[in-house]
Parts: sequence; C-alpha cells; structure tokens
Amino acid sequence: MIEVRGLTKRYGEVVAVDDLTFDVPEGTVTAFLGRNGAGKSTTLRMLLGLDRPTAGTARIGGRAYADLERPLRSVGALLDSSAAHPARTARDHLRWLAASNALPAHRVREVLDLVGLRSAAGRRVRGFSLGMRQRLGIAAALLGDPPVLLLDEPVNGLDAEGIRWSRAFLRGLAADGRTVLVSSHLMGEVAQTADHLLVVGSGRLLADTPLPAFLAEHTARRVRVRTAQPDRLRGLLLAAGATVTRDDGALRVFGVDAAHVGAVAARHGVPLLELGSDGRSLEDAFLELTAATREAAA
Ligand SMILES: Nc1ncnc2c1ncn2[C@@H]1O[C@H](COP(=O)(O)OP(=O)(O)OP(=O)(O)O)[C@@H](O)[C@H]1O
Repeated sequence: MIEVRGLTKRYGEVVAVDDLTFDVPEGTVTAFLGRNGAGKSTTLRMLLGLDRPTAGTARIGGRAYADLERPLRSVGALLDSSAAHPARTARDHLRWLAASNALPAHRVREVLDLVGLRSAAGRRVRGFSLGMRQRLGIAAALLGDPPVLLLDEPVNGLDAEGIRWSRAFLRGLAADGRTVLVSSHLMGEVAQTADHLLVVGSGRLLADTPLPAFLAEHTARRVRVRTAQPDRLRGLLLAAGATVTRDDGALRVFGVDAAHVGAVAARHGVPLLELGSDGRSLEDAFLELTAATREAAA
C-alpha cells in the first residue's frame, strides 16, 4: 500500500509536484500517467527517499522510506535500466546487490528465473538488449521479494514481444497481491495492463479513477448527424432519450449509436445528409485531459 498526502516538490521557481494526494492499493497495477515533465519521476524519487519533499508525505506500508528497516524487502524499484555495470554479468550484478543488502544468495537464481534471464545469467550486461536490461532491472527490484514495486517507464523502448512480456509479468505481480505502480507518458501502453489510473499534469492530480470508468467517461462514442431539419430531428432524438448538442450545422448525439439515430430519422421521414460516429481513442482522451498543463505548452 502506497499513501501520498499533500506531496509537493519545488525546484526554485518550478513546482515539479504540486500537492499530490492518492493511495495505491494492494493487488492492483496502477498506472501513473503524465506527459514528459509532469512530475512522475520526482514523485517516485520522493517515495524512494531519493528526493526530499518540500511539503507532504509519501509512505510505503505506512512508513516513510527512510524509516523502513529493510528497504529492499519492502519496496523494489526500476528507475533506470542502465544502472547495472556493463562489465558485470547479470548474475554478478544481482549477487553484489543481494550481498550489499543482506539478502539471501538463493534469491539471485530465483529472480533470474522469474524474469526469464537464466540462460543469459553469465553474460556481461554490456551485450544485453534493452529488453534484457529491463528484465534485469525488474529482477533487481524483486530481489528482496517486496510487496510494493515502483517501475518508471518499464516498457519504454521495448519491442512488441518485450511489451507483451512485461504486461503479463506486471499482471502476475499484482495477482500475487503486490502493489504495482507503473509510470508512463503513453496512455496506450498502460491501457491493457492497468486496473487503475492516476493522471498528473503540471505536478497536479488530474484523474484518480478505475480504468473502466475512465474508458466509459472519456471514450464514449459520439454520433454526428447532419440534416436539413435539425430542430425536428433534435426533438425526436431527445424524446428517444439521447443527449443532443449542436455542432457547426450538424448535431452531436450522445447516449445512442448511429444505427439508432438512422432508425429514428427513417421512422419519421427525416432525410439525412450525413451520419457517422467518432469513438475517441484512449490516447485522445489522455491528451485532452492534459491539454491545459505546462507540459502541453512545452
Ligand atoms: N533536479 C531538478 N532540478 C530542477 N528541476 C527539476 C529537477 N528534476 C525535475 N525538475 C523539473 O520538474 C518537473 C517534473 O519533472 P519529472 O522528471 O518529475 O517529470 P516526469 O513526469 O517524470 O517526466 P518524464 O516523463 O520526462 O520522465 C519538470 O519541469 C522538470 O524540469
């Protein structure tokens, strides 16, 4: 469980994180979304005690990071997948991490197996693909078998196979009951993985909602219809229970689909000049939601 309350970070004039309050519950994948510069990494760094908040608190399992007795057993993080020394093998990198954090050596093999790197364990990280580096970063985050995982842009730059793997892997971690917070600047990337969305813009919380509710609210299909008798059609559609707005000579209809609009018009002999529907993508909804932020202007 992650609890963030009134979290704020200023760098001189820049308010990187602005009074954020949210919870991330156990057993879910929660997407932490925002455009580049929205304040995601700064929030994650404060959760990990790498940056000091100007105000507010960030707690993991009820405690600030600095108060965790054995941090790697409480929270695992992937902040930068190039963190492993290139001349080390994957196994040696993890052994070193385990030893320096008093974690049992047998975890090294377990996490290498978990992320599918067993056969590459003896190879130097220098020769790893980006996807393999991401897996190694996730292996390192899992070394202490922590209940909470913070992953900063874990699918950034991965190919289709890598993205598919990481989606299934993150879902599996949540199914185990872990708290998984995944940052991304691309809505489409997380739509198939996340249960819950936290959207930030200019350091502020813009949405805190289950993914299905976000989909229903922001990507509902809208019907656009044009006729020489707009007032009459509008009245008929309102009577049929639809919501109707005017849009540059056409009507925009919500709450019923295009086939229904066509049937109402036909039944009452209203000739149509144009009829279509425009479903918005999640990415459109995300861009619209974050359009008024400083990142959008940058
Ligand atoms: N150490 C710093 N000093 C000054 N300004 C900073 C510092 N770190 C971040 N910022 C500023 O704070 C804001 C938020 O940055 P942050 O890196 O948290 O955003 P982000 O959402 O993680 O973006 P990205 O997707 O690009 O990683 C930006 O305007 C950034 O320029």
